[in-house]
Amino acid sequence: MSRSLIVAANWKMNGDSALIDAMIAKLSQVSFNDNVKVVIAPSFPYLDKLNSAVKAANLSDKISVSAQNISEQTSGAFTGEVSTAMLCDLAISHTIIGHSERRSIYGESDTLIADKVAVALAAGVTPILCIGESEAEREAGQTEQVLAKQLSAVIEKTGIEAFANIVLAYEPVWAIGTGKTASPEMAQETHAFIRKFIAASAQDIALMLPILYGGSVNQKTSEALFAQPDIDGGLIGGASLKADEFGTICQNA
Ligand SMILES: O=C(CO)COP(=O)(O)O
Repeated sequence: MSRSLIVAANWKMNGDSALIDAMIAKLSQVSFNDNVKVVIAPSFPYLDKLNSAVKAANLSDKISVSAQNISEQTSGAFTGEVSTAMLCDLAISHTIIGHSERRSIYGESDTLIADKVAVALAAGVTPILCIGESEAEREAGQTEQVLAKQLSAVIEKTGIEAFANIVLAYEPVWAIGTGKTASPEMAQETHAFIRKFIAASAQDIALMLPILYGGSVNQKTSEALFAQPDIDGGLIGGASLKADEFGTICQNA
């Protein structure tokens, strides 16, 4: 069995009802390759609307809807937080966890992120776990060390078997929103390291693990990146806010 290609949209704190309508209209016209799956992550208030629009357009077999974050708590007095039970109640299948913006702006630690992954898995929600190094860390030759540390925190909490139900996204922090995409070769090298790291504990799981690349992916760069053997699709920010461009990326995947 080969791995599917996942084209995921992270709208971050952008997008509105009009973007949902435009995106569904566009993706209804795309003829997807059989092995391509699309995931769209809008902000919390739009999850249900997007999920209903996907269903109404008969796109549920192609498009899944994802949250961008979840609480590590299951319920209770945590003002402003959203639980996995709430995602399940709305039939939301995925959640991004550990995006570098959550790590750097909101101070989310490796431990907190590992707790979130565990809570998502326990609820049957698929985590899209983001990992990535900063520019300074890459320049200091610490990329592999940083990624290993981020992965190890999750493995310690959930066990390696959990990676059978996780989607990984490698997002070098220096490439996010900067227009500086990693070259396909550089991204491939890092993805191969990540797969090897997981394979050291679980060969079969590593072979089936989807590893997405994120960081300034657009309609010009996506094809060469997705053609790399260890790159199983992308997690796309800015270019996923334009229905036409995102549609082209999905079409060419
Ligand atoms: O952070 C990202 C996706 O999660 C990438 O964002 P950009 O595609 O805007 O660089």
